Amino acid sequence: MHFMTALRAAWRTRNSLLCVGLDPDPTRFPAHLHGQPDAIFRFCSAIVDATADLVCCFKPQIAYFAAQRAEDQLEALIAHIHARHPDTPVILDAKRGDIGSTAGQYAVEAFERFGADAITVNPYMGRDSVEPYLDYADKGVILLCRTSNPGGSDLQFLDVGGGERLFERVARLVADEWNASGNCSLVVGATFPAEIARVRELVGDMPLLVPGIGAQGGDIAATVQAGRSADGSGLMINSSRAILYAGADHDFAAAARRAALDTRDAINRHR
Ligand SMILES: O=C(O)c1cc(=O)[nH]c(=O)n1[C@@H]1O[C@H](COP(=O)(O)O)[C@@H](O)[C@H]1O
Repeated sequence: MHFMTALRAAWRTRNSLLCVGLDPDPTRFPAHLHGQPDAIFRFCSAIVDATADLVCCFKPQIAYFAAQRAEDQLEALIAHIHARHPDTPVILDAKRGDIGSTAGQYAVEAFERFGADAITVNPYMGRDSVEPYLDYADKGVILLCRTSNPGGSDLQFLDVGGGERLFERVARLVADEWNASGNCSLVVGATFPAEIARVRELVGDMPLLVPGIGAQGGDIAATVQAGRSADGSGLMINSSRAILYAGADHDFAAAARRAALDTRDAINRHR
């Protein structure tokens, strides 16, 4: 199924704009998982099973798996989500960006090896570096636009002519030229609601991936009010650490569920 079709269905049937980010840090796992060879899979799959009915998508971050030599557990985790929660799309957060021939390999890795439904991509090497992902017309291509980190302003705020800032150019380029298959989305940080509103103005109802609530302190009300589309959806609002590490004991998955429920409801109050 097309990523956007699955996402829209999940927004509707789950009544949720929440994306749970899977950023597994073994030093923060509950004690009973320490030293277990498949601890990352066990931790993440427990969170997934406890929260799947509350989310519109999951977003595993590849660095947390690669750093622990655990790509096999990432493969198993995405296969687990597809098998147990087939209506929940998976975004592989990899923020790739390279020349076309290498990007082609990254696209195969994300979509064919890992079976992701969408990938985050850095657009700053230009169209030919993004095309190999766009060629998978039913997969989501989620391009960095206005990132949540403070240093995002260093480059993304540069005036590229006539008062237009670089992140605005990215938004316009993606909406007007790169989105021919309707499979593009943009990353805009929850820490910058004014820019979320600006991007929404530029891209119509294109879905936005919005990280930065929870651990990074972004304001949920301001994020939703700035970013919702005309029908009150249009957002994948990511929270990782605040949900994953809500509990630190045997009941960590139940604690994550409570945190996810609270976050989903807080988002829905402002739609
Ligand atoms: O592409 C992303 O997901 C992303 C973009 C961005 O601008 N800021 C950002 O925090 N992220 C990711 O979103 C997640 C945020 O995690 P928490 O701060 O723990 O909720 C991490 O996996 C980041 O890599």
